[in-house]
This record gives sequence, C-alpha cells and structure tokens, in this order.
Amino acid sequence: MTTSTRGTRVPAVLVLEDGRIFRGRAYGAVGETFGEAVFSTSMSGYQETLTDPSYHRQVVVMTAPHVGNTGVNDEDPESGRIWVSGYVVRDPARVPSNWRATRTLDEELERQGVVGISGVDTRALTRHLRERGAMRVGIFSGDAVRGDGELLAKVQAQPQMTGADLSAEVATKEAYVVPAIGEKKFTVAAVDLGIKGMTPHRMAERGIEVHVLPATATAEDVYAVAPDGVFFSNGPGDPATADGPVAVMQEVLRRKTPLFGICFGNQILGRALGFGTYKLKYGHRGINQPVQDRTTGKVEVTAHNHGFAVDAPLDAVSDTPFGRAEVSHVCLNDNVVEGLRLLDRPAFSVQYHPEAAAGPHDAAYLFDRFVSLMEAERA
Ligand SMILES: NC(=O)CC[C@H](N)C(=O)O
Repeated sequence: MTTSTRGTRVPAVLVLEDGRIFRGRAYGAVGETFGEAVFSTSMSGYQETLTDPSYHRQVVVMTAPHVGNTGVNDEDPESGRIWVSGYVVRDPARVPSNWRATRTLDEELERQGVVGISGVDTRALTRHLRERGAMRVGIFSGDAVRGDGELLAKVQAQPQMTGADLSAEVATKEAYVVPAIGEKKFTVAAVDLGIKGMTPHRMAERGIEVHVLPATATAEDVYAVAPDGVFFSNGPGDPATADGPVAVMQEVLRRKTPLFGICFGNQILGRALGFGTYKLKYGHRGINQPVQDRTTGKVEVTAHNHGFAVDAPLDAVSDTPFGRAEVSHVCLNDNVVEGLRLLDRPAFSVQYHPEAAAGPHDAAYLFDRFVSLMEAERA
C-alpha cells in the first residue's frame, strides 16, 4: 500500500545492507521498497533514467542536488513505466518549471507507486557506495518505519543483483515493428532484453525497419523476419544468467549476419566469444563518462548505465570460436572494457548508450557503423 507525500513531511529512512542509515522525508509514494543502491551522476534527463528498464530492481541515488526542476512530460519516457524500484534525492524542486511539463516528479512517482526519499545527504551516500560498493538497500516511510534492526534484517533478506535473471520481466511479451522513417533500406531483428524506446528510433531514422522481439526469442524467431542485421539491447540483471540470448547470438555469429549490441548486448557478445563478465564495484551511471574509440583514437562523452563488465584483454587480439576479436572502446576513468569488435565477422558492440536518451550524441556514429556493415554485406 502506498499513499501520497505531497505537501507533507512524512519521515522516511534509508537502510543499507551494511547497517548505514540515512534519515529524510518521503518522496513520491509512501511505503517500503528494496533494490540495489546505485548512483547516477546525470545532471539532467531524470525521466529517461527512471524509465530505463535496465534500472529494474535498483534504487537510484541522484548525485545532482536538485531533482525535479523540469517536472514530468509525456515525451521523454524511454518505456511505458518507471522501472527504478526506489529514488533518492537531496533537494526536490518545489515548483517545477518547463513548457512541456504536465505534472510534478513527486506526483508521477506517487502515481506509479514508486517509493522515494528526499532530504538525504546524497554526497555522503555516494561516497559510501564508492568506498564499499553497490549494495542492497531499503527505503521505508509512513507505517513501514520500524526499529532499525528490524528494517536492516528486511534489507539483508533481499536477493542480490549478482545472479539475477531479469530481462524477461521487463521485455515485451509480443513482437512489434518500429517502421523505418522515410525510405526503408534494411530490416533488423532487435532482441529486447530491456530496450529503451530511443534505440529503435535511432535505427528507424536511418531507414531501418526494426522488428523488436521478446527476450526469449530463438534463432528461428530472429531469422523468421529475414533480417539484414541483428541487434541485442540493453537490459537489467546479471549477464552471467543470459544463456538463452548468448546461444541465439552465437547462431547469428555462425551465420555471419551483421550484429550490433548495446550494454547488456555487449556483455552477451563477450560471453558468446568466450570471455567472462564480472560485477564492477559500483558501476558507471550517468551521462558524462569519457570513452575512447580505439579504432579512431577519438574520445567521446557518453551515457552509461552498467554494473557489470566484460573481462577481455585490453591490449591483445583474442582468438575466439568466431575469429579474432579486440576491445574497441575503453572507459578513460578506469580502463573498463566499453566495446568489442570482431575482425573476421561483421559484429561489434558497446557497453554504453549511443542512443543518448538522455545524454550527449557523441556516439551516434555507432548506428552508422551498423548501417555500413549491412551495406557492405549487401554489396
Ligand atoms: N544498461 C544495461 O544494459 C545494463 C547491463 C547490466 N544489467 C549491467 O548492469 O551491467
């Protein structure tokens, strides 16, 4: 049960699994919620963050101190609902102002039953998560507030993100088509593991008709649409659990169909090639992350949302069952693998978000690279 917090000062408490506690006020819905505590360094684009299915079962802490300033509109969501399981802000906007806004952020959180907390020292919380790593958390407000020990026990009883298989919980159940904008040049099968709305749109803008398929799609389903290329999307959970999509991708590699993957899709390509994946201490989330494209040497500022990464050698070409592969992109903050490229197959992927919703458009060229692979295949 959740109720409204607007205009009230309902106390709320945030309890981390290691026993650290932050007190604040209810924001959005009143009640209790759990998830993995992660922080986002985005200064803007909170609607896109909240509605990114990759945030399923995560409680997002905003490092930007003011959140909600531009309210909520109907144009910016990346999916049909808010997916974060909880939301932590320091100082919510009291009066949002934007010509597109139709309601406030706390109204929208409440409408969708998302429990949040405000008035928290998000800088201290973020530093804690950086030092100790992402961990389970609970937010409790209203009647859900009890003794700290009881709340801590509830948090510690929650499932971990490691080992979580979540794509099927967020992906479409039915296949659907996003038509090409203008002249149709290519057909792409896009396996939806938690796809953001902007991704098929970026392809459609380039003359691609996108057949979005459920996470459980088989290789047969993929080839039934006679694709010129195959795409694997972003998505929540631990890539180590995604055996089904890995097997489908291996079939795509076997058939040498042009292939592009984003985020979870990059981790699946890593696994399809025989590399491992591992959990980062606190992940990359935000729209200001520097990445180098090692094929051109150019640095791009990019949007990220990942807690896992591919374990591949940075400075060697690897021999894989599908030919030679190399790390094409690297994060300049910490040298994490941010992209993979095959040298003997038309296939590549990135760990970050070229669809840029929200985020800078520096990486838009990757959609053009995908188009080039399909053009080369046709020539
Ligand atoms: N945005 C994504 O696709 C995230 C992939 C994966 N769930 C991770 O946390 O790393």
